[in-house]
Amino acid sequence: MKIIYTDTLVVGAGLAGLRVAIASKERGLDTLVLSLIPAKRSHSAAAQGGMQASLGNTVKGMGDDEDVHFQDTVKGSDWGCDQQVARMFAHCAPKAVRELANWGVPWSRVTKGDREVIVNAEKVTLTEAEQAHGLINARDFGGTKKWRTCYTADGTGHSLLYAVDNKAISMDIPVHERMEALKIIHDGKRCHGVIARCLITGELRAYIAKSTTIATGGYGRIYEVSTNAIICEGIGQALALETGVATLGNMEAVQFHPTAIVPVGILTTEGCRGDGGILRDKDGYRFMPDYEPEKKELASRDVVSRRMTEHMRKGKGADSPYGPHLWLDITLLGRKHIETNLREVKEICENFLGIDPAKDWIPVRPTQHYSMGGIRTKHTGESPQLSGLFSVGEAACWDMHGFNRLGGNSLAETVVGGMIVGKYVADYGEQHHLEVDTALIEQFGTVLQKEIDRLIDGDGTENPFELKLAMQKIMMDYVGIFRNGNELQKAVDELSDLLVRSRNIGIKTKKRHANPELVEALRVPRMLKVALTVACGANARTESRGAHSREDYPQRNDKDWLNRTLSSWPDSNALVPELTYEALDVMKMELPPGYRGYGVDNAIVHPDTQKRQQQIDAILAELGDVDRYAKQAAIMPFELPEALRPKNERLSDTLSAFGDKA
Ligand SMILES: Cc1cc2nc3c(=O)[nH]c(=O)nc-3n(C[C@H](O)[C@H](O)[C@H](O)COP(=O)(O)OP(=O)(O)OC[C@H]3O[C@@H](n4cnc5c(N)ncnc54)[C@H](O)[C@@H]3O)c2cc1C
Repeated sequence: MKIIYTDTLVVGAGLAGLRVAIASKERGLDTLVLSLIPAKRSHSAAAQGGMQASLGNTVKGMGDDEDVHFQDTVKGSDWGCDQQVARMFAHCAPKAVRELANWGVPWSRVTKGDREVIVNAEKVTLTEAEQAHGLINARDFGGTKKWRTCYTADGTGHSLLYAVDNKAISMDIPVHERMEALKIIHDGKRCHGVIARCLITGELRAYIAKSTTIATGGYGRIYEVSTNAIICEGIGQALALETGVATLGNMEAVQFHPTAIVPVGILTTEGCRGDGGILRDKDGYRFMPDYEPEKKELASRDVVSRRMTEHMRKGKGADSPYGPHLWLDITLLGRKHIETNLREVKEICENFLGIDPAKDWIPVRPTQHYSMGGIRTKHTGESPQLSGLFSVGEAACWDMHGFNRLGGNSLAETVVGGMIVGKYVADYGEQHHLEVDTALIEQFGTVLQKEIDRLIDGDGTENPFELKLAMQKIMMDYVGIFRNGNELQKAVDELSDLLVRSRNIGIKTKKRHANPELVEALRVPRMLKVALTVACGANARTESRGAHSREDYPQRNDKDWLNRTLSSWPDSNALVPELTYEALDVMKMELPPGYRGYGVDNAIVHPDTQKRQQQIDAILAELGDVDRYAKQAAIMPFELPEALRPKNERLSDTLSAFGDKA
């Protein structure tokens, strides 16, 4: 087996992985990236609506800053996130947007003067300030106080990925494409790299590195219908799980996006509603204001998805051969706006539905969309259990999203997280040496080789494609938007049965090189383990928080469940993961748990909440008249690499004319 040595290995060439690679290479470290596909085809390219950063350039963004972004993110997470990480993130997001502009992202810009927009289904005229002319624009998104989502029409992921990949190319960072990582090499304490299989030749290769960053994206495709690309199968999470040492965090936290088209599940961006689109039922009635009078269609995603499902359960869905759905109406935005700012949505409607969204309503239904859970890391992005193993982006549970991520906070996480974690990865590379026993490398290579031999030469009878479909259906039927104990237990039992069956997979195509059946046979047992972490985590969590909504436990229970689920798989023969919990410490929170602003306020209160609030009030009273940075630092200090600490500048901080318009 060929062995390739490098300082920094990054598995995944989406936005998060590439941004880490750039940070490492900037420090002079030898850096190498692996990817299933060419970097520019990574799933990040599919992101449409934009990324959040509190620039505060537009009239509707006036008064925005890191504090507001932080509070929106914590409330969005239903208090499930790591608040220090949310702070690191909110502080660096404006820096990342500006850096991307510097790397060539053609952000939509503010034009001074009047412009007509749709707010709450009515035409409104906004007047942009002279001083804002030419600065980066932002649109409205769900669950946010300010218009904060920076965008390039509805192709934001595409332009970001092209700019970041071009930057990586300009720095001579090699991407080994069509290489699938299938084992993490480790000695129980330290990670040494991966064994990967070439999808073209079938060759196994060992990549040995001082640090290894898993940036393989989400696990949406364990569900039957998902907005995710078909390569988002959770293999990165499975590799970490199979170490038996590293943990996954909050795997049950799975987001369903309100507006994917029916039946195929392709996304229409939240930007449609952010720009003024509304939801209608089978009678053409706009129902969201009845459920959420304040935020209406722009409530948090988990809330809108639940309200839509509730409304369809009342028989208000439009009938279709593919089951009931609701309508997304963007006709009120006008053709010019759609053809300028929602071009991808228009093409998706034309190509996949045969309709013109400037004239016709779009059939939509909530659909699996985002993985809040992932490889558990510290704030540095490193696994708490395996030194040298890092994770970033959707693959990770860095934990700025908790139990629900806000729209626009994920693209932002890839580039902001990549920027921050990349610096810690580079530190690690500078401070450590390669220390690996080649016998250990061979040992991991042999295990994988035997697995492949057994699939090709063995007499297994199970069909991997059938097992995968069965898994996806179980996840859709029993681990969806609304969950309950009976169905979750059924999911766990049935998934465990499938896991047993997956040990007897046999394949008909015996080729060792390019062979999709072999690829599937290697992935399906791993995907089943990931699916089991989701189902078991959801079954055990007897409360409702963010996207995890239990019909049998409808209250958020801070008293018993203000914690993070950790899943590991120490016994490779086990049929379920081991679950443990990591408490979130209320006494260290900047924003103690409170009312999120949706529905009835019925959370079961944590015993420390009041105490912490009193402590914060006392700190603030003692500080007296100091600026917001000093207040924040006194309540909850957070760490950041030196270069990222400087304050962000905003027009609204300096121009009183802007202040007047806030
Ligand atoms: C349709 C859609 C629209 C979205 N729109 C927005 C939006 O407007 N705003 C927003 O904030 N978020 C949005 N998101 C979410 C956001 O796009 C993703 O969360 C983000 O891009 C994930 O980036 P990533 O770098 O973590 O992973 P990805 O971009 O998924 O990259 C994963 C990489 O890992 C590689 N890989 C995977 N497995 C392996 C393996 N075993 N070995 C080697 N390589 C591997 C792949 O080849 C790929 O290069 C959207 C998501 C979808 C589905």
